[in-house]
Amino acid sequence: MTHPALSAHHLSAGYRSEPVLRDISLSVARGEWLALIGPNGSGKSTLFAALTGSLAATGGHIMIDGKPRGARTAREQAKVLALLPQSPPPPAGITVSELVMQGRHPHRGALRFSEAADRAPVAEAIALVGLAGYEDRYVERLSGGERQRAWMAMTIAQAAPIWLLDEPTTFLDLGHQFELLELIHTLREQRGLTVITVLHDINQAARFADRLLVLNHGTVIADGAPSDVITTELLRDHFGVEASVSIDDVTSRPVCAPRAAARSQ
Ligand SMILES: Nc1ncnc2c1ncn2[C@@H]1O[C@H](COP(=O)(O)OP(=O)(O)OP(=O)(O)O)[C@@H](O)[C@H]1O
Repeated sequence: MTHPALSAHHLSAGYRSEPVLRDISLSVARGEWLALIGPNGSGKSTLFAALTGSLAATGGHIMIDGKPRGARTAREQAKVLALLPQSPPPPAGITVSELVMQGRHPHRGALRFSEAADRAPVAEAIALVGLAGYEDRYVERLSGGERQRAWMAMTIAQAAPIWLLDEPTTFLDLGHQFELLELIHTLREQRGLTVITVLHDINQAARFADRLLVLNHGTVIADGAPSDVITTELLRDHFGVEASVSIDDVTSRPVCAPRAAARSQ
């Protein structure tokens, strides 16, 4: 039996004495795309922090590619799991190719001979996100959307089989949002990646992910196929909007059309 790419069992975590995640269990199969959705402050980024180990869990346990989280060194973990955080601070004084090269660190030996071997995956990642020609531009001088694509190229260059992407479409215009989501979809198929994304746009989450996991107040509200999860009740009760939900003729995925903020009782 193959083990899941990533799972969490009765996970709890928080900040100092403030509990945020309560008894979260989830399992993500290899090759699956899971989208985490939930209102602001529901615990999505905190869950990513607990899954990657940047925040210590206060209870439960996490398995990453068949091993308990923490059983690998940071470098070994980075070969298996890549995290694109939400709006990372722009690094000063480095170029796009230097930033993307940082994605190759887990694969480097102690000697720097391997840098030549890293040039091809770096160039490929830059081209995939549409930044060919920007290699020598300073990251801090890029537009928000260009910079976000540079971070995405760094994640691609890391060549890990499991991706955690926290709002990867931030700063992108609508066309670039879809280009990026389609790129993730294609790379997942070509490379057998497991993808977990935080997405605020519920329609994009429902369009691209195999499964949606809804968080609110640090607990799992729903976990299932987009057509089972996205309902007018869920949108009213947990996202605070009155919306209609229909099935798109072309994609056969649910689409919601929000009309107004839901009035609280
Ligand atoms: N470093 C921190 N210290 C203390 N509390 C924090 C910290 N980071 C987040 N929190 C709190 O934890 C809760 C969950 O935050 P988190 O960032 O995980 O939510 P989120 O679902 O990712 O939200 P958003 O959609 O707004 O990005 C919030 O109440 C937030 O204020």
